[in-house]
Amino acid sequence: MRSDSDSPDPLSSPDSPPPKTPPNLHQNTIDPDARWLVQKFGGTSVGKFSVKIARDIVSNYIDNHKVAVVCSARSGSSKALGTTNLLLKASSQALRVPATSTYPTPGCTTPGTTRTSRNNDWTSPLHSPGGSSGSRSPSRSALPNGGLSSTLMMSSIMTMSSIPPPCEKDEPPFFATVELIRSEHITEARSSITSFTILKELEEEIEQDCDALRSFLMAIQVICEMSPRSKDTVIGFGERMACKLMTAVLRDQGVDAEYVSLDSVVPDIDEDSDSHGPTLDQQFYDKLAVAFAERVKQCGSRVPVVTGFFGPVPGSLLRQIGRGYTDLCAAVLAVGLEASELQIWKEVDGIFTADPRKVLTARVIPVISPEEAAELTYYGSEVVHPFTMEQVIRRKIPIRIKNVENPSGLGTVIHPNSDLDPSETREILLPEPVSLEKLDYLQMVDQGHKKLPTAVTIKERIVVLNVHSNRKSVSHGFLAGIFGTLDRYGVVVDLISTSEVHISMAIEDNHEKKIMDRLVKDVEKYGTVTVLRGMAILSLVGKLKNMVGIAGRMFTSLANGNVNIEMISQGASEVNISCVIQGRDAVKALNLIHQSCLQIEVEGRRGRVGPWLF
Ligand SMILES: Nc1ncnc2c1ncn2[C@@H]1O[C@H](COP(=O)(O)OP(=O)(O)O)[C@@H](O)[C@H]1O
Ligand SMILES: N[C@@H](CC(=O)OP(=O)(O)O)C(=O)O
Repeated sequence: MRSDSDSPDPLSSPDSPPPKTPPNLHQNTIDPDARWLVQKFGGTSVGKFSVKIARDIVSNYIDNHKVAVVCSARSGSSKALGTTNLLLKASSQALRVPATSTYPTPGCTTPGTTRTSRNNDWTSPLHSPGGSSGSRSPSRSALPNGGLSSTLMMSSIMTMSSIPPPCEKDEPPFFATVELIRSEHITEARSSITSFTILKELEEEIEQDCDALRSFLMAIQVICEMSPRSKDTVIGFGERMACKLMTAVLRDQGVDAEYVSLDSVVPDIDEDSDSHGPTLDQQFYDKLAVAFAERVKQCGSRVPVVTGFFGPVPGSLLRQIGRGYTDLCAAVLAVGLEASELQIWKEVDGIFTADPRKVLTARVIPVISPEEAAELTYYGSEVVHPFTMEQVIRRKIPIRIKNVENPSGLGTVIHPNSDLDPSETREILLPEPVSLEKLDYLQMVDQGHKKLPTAVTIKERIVVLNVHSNRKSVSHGFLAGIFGTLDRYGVVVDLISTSEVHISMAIEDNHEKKIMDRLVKDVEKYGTVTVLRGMAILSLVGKLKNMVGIAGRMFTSLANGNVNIEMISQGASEVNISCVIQGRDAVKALNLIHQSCLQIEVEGRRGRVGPWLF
């Protein structure tokens, strides 16, 4: 264990000044045989329950485990209104210069922009205008290492350009967005931290990060261009601030925690890669796991609070991994630490048999296979990022989904061994003492081992492309031509159904209209195309292979509910039967399938029966 005098400041990056550690803080277990436990907390959980996480969750595990905490950027009420979305908004605002603005934008030639050089006394590129901390320049350590080189490059451009500071009426629109992010974090800090010293230190860190963010966005505005890597750097501020907040809350609750930024870890890996640069393959993830673990172990017996943002990965984090990347980060860390378990804490009790917001009778699934969990995440139930499973499961580390609001609940375990018998399942689910309620639950687990599908899910905002061949090429040429075209446009097909002369493809409706129009035009070279918008993919997931009659039951119940089926697909995956229906029928269809294929009828207090499918 390290002494206070040689450990770093818990809220700052490693190159920050020495620590101010309050005495008697509760630390991670010092039992050398104890295994690591990685606990990942989502944005809304960090936003709403930081004190509860520190007091009722992390504190309860550190006596018996070495706990590593991974956090997402905070969201006050919903992910849509959360910090990551605000950061993305600020990025677009920095690129969009209002026509009436008198704010100078060297390099941008937005029509109508008046370039004046008022306030030319302002020269510092990292001057922090408008922030409540005054005109403090952010320190080098306040800038995310992942974006350092581009930040410095842009800073130089700003110096050369002698940009005046934005006065209030003229300030760029992203200032208001950064101010909202700043004030939300400060408000949260003040309402959850009681120690004056911890609060002051945190407030200063938040101010510095917001200063650095403003400077970075200004530089983007100046060069009028944002690479995917710069965009990654901007969103990385969200996890930085959330983790600093969480570290401070943990310390305020008596847990000795240390802030760990992972964005300096990835470039080290960059350096020893080949001349083409690393690709985001398994070898890269394996190196990342080792690097993450090494950094985390430097915290000694302090609880590491790790940024779920992990810096400039090959091809950009947002593009290659997408939103929800902190689940993957936690998984890679769990692999590096050879953790006994990866816990993903959310605001739902686990993975349900259907989205509990849409199906009121949905129930928690006690144990699910990685294949089923992946299938659910790909087809609309985004409880865990789909790439997460592969990383941990190949190292035989189970994932447990738990509810921050119900820490004693058993949650859902995604288990590497998908063919467990009931007694093994009980063992996995019960590391803790058993209450009557849990026994009831386990009774259900035993019954759940009878043949029953696992869950039903819906993916909305789908467009279907039907192509009828013009018979100018043989079948394989027809398919090759269509797929070549889709590949050029970077369009991913979610579901497909084919005959020799006809192909139907369901794709996510997330492409710009003009791109879709061009795609359709190109596909028309191969046949007649019809486009159906506003569709949804309905998927029944489970070990369906030997469940005789399951497809019949699924489609009969849809027919009885007058739900029209546009397209059917089964076979590609042994754990999924999917069909495309009208989006407006989505909730009705979910409930119909849940009722007919997944409902367990209650028979007395303990007994629950079928409909089993043998
Ligand atoms: N099968 C499912 N099981 C559980 N949640 C589901 C399912 N399908 C969709 N969901 C939705 O996924 C969301 C995930 O939970 P939440 O804790 O809000 O996410 P986050 O941790 O990303 O903030 C919930 O709002 C829930 O309604
Ligand atoms: N904050 C990021 C990363 C993330 O993983 O979020 P969450 O864990 O709240 O889904 C996002 O919104 O995409």
